[in-house]
Amino acid sequence: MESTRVGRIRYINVAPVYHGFDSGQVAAPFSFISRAPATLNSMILNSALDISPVSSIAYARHHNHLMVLPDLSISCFGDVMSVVLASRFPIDQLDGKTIVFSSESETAVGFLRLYFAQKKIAPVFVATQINSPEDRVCADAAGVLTIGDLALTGEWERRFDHVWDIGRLWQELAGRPFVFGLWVVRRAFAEARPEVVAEILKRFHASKQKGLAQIDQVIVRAAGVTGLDVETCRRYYRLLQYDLGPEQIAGAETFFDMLFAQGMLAEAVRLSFFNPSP
Ligand SMILES: C=C(O[C@@H]1C=C(C(=O)O)C=C[C@H]1O)C(=O)O
Repeated sequence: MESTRVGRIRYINVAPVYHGFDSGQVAAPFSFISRAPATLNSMILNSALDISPVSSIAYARHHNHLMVLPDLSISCFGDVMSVVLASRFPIDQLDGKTIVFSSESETAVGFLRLYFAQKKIAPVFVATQINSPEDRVCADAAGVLTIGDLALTGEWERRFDHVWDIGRLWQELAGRPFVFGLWVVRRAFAEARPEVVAEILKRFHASKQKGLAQIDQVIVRAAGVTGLDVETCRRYYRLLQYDLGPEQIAGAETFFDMLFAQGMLAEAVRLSFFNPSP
């Protein structure tokens, strides 16, 4: 277990899931590697990680190499706050205009491409490293898609006439939860070391349980890290869901089906789970 390389998204969105580990209540005798989602996606596909949260769309694209860990996800049903499209124009006037998107994201930008394709609107999408809402790239763009802490702290409403919450756009489209992230294990690692994966999964569930039970501690810590006020953080964690029950599974598979129907995914994908007690 000690040599297992475990990923972590470097945003406060996952803090409840890691709270048991962070607070020392659940032992973590393995190393955490904390990165943006898109980096974790490529690291696990390059075998630089064994277990990690990834963008749900990255799982869909590479499901042959990955297995989903049960009862863990980054989901919402309606607003999520930390995935936003800020725009200088109404949605139906973005045809031919430039939307810059954070190169840290894969799911949110995949959703946005799908959303505009369904509406037969064709913005020009450009991937960029966005460090601050004051970046030149943001000033020059018609629209900006950001995720994570920067989406939460950027005060996009002050800078743009229109701000849409991607969780809400999805809910209006599909009427289901949106699954932004999934925890996965490399299939080859799961086949070679199933007992290690089962043990680490058990600890993740215990760590998440501590986080949800002690959410006030998570909130205070997240406020300290981001500079957001405690009430905003409280509201944020009420919106996020970390379970992967029938509703989230249906939400993820509906998203994959829509991507497939739009020619944005090579095949129809179902979630294939690691079974901790075969
Ligand atoms: C809710 C969020 O969802 C995220 C968005 C992701 C993506 O767009 O690829 C991946 C994982 C999550 O970090 C967030 O970033 O806060």
